[in-house]
Amino acid sequence: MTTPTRVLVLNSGSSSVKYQLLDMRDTSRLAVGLVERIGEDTSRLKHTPLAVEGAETREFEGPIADHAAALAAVAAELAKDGLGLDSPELAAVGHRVVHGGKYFTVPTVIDDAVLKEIKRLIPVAPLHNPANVMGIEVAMELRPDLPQVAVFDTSFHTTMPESAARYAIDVATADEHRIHRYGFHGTSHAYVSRETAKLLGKAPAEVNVIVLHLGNGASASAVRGGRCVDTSMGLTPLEGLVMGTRSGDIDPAVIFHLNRVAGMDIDTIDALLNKKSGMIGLCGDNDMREITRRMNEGDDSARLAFEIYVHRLKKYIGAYSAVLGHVDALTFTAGVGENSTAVREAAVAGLEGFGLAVDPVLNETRADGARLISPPAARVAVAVVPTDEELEIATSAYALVRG
Ligand SMILES: Nc1ncnc2c1ncn2[C@@H]1O[C@H](COP(=O)(O)OP(=O)(O)O)[C@@H](O)[C@H]1O
Ligand SMILES: CC(=O)OP(=O)(O)O
Ligand SMILES: [Mg+2]
Repeated sequence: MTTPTRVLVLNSGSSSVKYQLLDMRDTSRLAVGLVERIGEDTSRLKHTPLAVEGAETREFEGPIADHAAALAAVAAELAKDGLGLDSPELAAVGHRVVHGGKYFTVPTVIDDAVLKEIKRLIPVAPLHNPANVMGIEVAMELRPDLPQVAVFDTSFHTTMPESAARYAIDVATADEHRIHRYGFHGTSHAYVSRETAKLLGKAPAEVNVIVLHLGNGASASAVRGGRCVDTSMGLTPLEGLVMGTRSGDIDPAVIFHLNRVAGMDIDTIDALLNKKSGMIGLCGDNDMREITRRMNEGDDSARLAFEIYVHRLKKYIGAYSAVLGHVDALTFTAGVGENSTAVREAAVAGLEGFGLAVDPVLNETRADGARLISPPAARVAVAVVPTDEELEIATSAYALVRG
């Protein structure tokens, strides 16, 4: 029998599943797809079997109740193309797991004890770890013999020094309850910072990079010589930048006030800050395309939301410039970072004193792949680097199972 060389990657988000089937001999994609709006009546599955000659993208719309149902639908689509989970060519399933706490510093083969720990971390990643667990359980049920590998969002950030990773709260309380800054999107920050070094023609050890991962969830990281030294998310993916539906940084006393004065209970406040804040809370939309369209039509609330978003970004760019001391590159990635020329332009505007500038023509030029958008003479490179969490997860999972 030939050695299996394929890896199925499941990237389960709070309301979506992105998946890819890769052949690791050349990292080519055999199938890619997405299930969106899980839990709503208008869930959508989009599946593209790239390995099947002449096959076209298939799309379905209709209610998909939860991540287990979504994964069953994905498995069925893959099976239609002869790429199902029963394939002997599968070497592993790689799972994005958002919270790995302090324990998981590297990709890990999932057994009962690992799964138990991922479940124990649900309270600190309530939007994400439950979805990750469902993905793991469905895949395990379909192929109990296959290695299931967890690749953690938190791993890349475990190199942060204590000065960045600790909150200034009572040490005994923090230690007893493991209250610590963990950071997320680490797979993306790792991949994108390495690709940025490549774009500059240097080794990762030679460059200091600020990465802005701006998707629905958003985070910034300061990467010195390939190692993360600070990141904007903390105990949970709520801290830091303004996001699609999350507030990012606030005075923690807002929570006391909402409880004591506004009479909200803690679960209501949790939902308010995680699901009804950020851009959706500020202007009713969380899609940057819609926000910029409204802004260009003169909508004041969309403009203010955009300005708050950009103001927070600037603060982190300044902070991480100071943390790093010397910055070689500022890199934009993920849905907003890769696509929104308006956000990139506004985030860097006025930062000439930091050596930062964006060339308007390069910024507007649409292109696949990593590219520079700063003027040739700029002191700090500004880059757009498409993230590829799925490739990074597949590479890690395959390396682990191949030994
Ligand atoms: N062409 C575009 N212009 C501006 N923003 C975009 C564009 N395409 C996608 N986005 C933004 O990217 C977001 C999704 O980013 P993504 O990295 O896929 O997020 P997630 O992984 O958290 O689901 C969308 O909500 C939208 O705001
Ligand atoms: C950790 C996190 O915020 O992830 P996402 O951006 O996928 O929601
Ligand atoms: Mg994402």
